[in-house]
Amino acid sequence: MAAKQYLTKDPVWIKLKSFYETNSKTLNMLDMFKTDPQRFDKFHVQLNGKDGPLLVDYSKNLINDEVFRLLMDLLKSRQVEQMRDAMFAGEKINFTEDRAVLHVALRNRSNKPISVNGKDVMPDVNAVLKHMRAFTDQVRNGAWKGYSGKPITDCVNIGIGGSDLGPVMVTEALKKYQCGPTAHFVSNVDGTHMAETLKKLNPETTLFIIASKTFTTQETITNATSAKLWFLEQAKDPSAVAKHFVALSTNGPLCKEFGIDEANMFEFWDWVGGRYSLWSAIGLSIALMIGMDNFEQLLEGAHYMDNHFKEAPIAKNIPMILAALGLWYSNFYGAQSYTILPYDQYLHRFAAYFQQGDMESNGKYVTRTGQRVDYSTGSIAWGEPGTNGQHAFYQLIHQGTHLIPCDFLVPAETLNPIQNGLHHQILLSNFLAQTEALMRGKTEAEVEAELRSSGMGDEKVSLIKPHKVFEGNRPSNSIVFKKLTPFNLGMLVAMYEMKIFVQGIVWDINSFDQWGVELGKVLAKAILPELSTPDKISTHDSSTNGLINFIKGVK
Ligand SMILES: O=P(O)(O)OC[C@H]1O[C@@](O)(CO)[C@@H](O)[C@@H]1O
Repeated sequence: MAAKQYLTKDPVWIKLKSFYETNSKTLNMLDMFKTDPQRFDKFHVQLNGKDGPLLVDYSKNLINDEVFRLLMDLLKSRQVEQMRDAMFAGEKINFTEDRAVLHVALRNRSNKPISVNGKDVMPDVNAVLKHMRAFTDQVRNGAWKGYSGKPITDCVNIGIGGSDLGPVMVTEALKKYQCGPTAHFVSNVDGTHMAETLKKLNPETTLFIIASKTFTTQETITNATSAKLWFLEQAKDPSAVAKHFVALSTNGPLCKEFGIDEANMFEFWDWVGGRYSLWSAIGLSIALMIGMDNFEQLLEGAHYMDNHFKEAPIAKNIPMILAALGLWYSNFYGAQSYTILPYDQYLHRFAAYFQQGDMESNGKYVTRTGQRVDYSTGSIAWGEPGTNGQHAFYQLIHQGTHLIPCDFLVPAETLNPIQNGLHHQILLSNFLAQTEALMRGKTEAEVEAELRSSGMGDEKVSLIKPHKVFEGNRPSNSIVFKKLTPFNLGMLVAMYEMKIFVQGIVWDINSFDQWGVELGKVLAKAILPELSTPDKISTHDSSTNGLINFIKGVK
């Protein structure tokens, strides 16, 4: 691959910047819809997956044909296709850790060979899936018994970050498909998290899953140790641990050192990034709760999206289009965040999942060649399910001073058609109305007419009117899928993973390491012993010293 120019020196970037400076103030979506009735037809992509169609409508964006063409040209110019192919081929694109980035291999349902260091990884991937199936089947059908001979009713995943967020999001999203033990999650080292969870559990029927890629994460090892102490207080016999503790990790020796039976280890590999690991053994709690068949449907859906991402031309490629639109707002309009607004209560942890997925991937300020960037990278991802967000932060999105591009997602069909589907009709109407409102707004004339028709006098009208105008012209994507199934969830998660990948390539950063999380850990390890000594601490700056001494009650 030819060396890329520095991003802001890229001729296409320069053309986009010039277009923005000349035209951004005049781009108006409502006008563009009026002048081009086919706008929706032009600016949407539909896929037809195993569990129904996926529609991505990106017509309510601040784009016209020229912007869209330039954005697609930018992706080409930044060699996103070549880097995509390098990732799928197992090249070590995570160069600071000298690792491949191959979470796509975990869901490579075609089983076509994918090699790392000249070795096809698929036999190992399939061996772990086979082990996961055998184990979860045994637990779910009651063949796996606890130390007192009872079947397992609950599992507790002990992990944090990528060893927690994915399983939490997926088990919440696919709760309707539960056919195994109830999954609980302990991630925070705050003792409350473990204490409040253990209160609900019976050690005789609880399985603990220690999920940690490195098996060195302080929170996870602390929590795992506490869980083991709690368990042994009741079970007494150390041999009972083998029936109630399993480990998910790349680090077999440390799992063994902790006391996990080798037969109860589920491995994954260093080419699986933590924030991309739910497809690996880290997904064991998912497979326990919804069964291996449904877990493999999740993999199938992600694989379907991977194939779309690999094969679709850029201008019809959903992750590429979403990535390009995000760049248009972050790097030209100056938007610092975007929202993910799933109109589905089962997806209440979906946005949170992508906080790590996006911000730990692209929150970097050094390019692959070591230069400090002079452009924005990494958008702030946030959001809550609809309709709740409408009663929390939509005021700012509609009438605030920040541009916040919104991704709205909704299943066309609900899994819970209560009141004969009335709830879902109301949910859908709100989903549709919000994107229309953000785009079209409400003019001064419309507001004035409304106020006058209510009988309001001139003075009050001029007082109230400015507060009720909606400028509109605020962008959103509408993502509609048939219904929430494991396959469709897998498709949606992979869609965002690849969008994030594309943005990292355009920004020319390494989206796959996370050195930024290390300094805090090191400093915390230095402070920890200082909290237990009787003396006044003076080893830090006066703020940190002051805080430590206040907490210790030392005058
Ligand atoms: O799975 P593990 O090794 O315990 O890491 C947990 C999490 O900690 C990190 O912050 C890295 O230290 C995330 O990247 C990772 O998902």
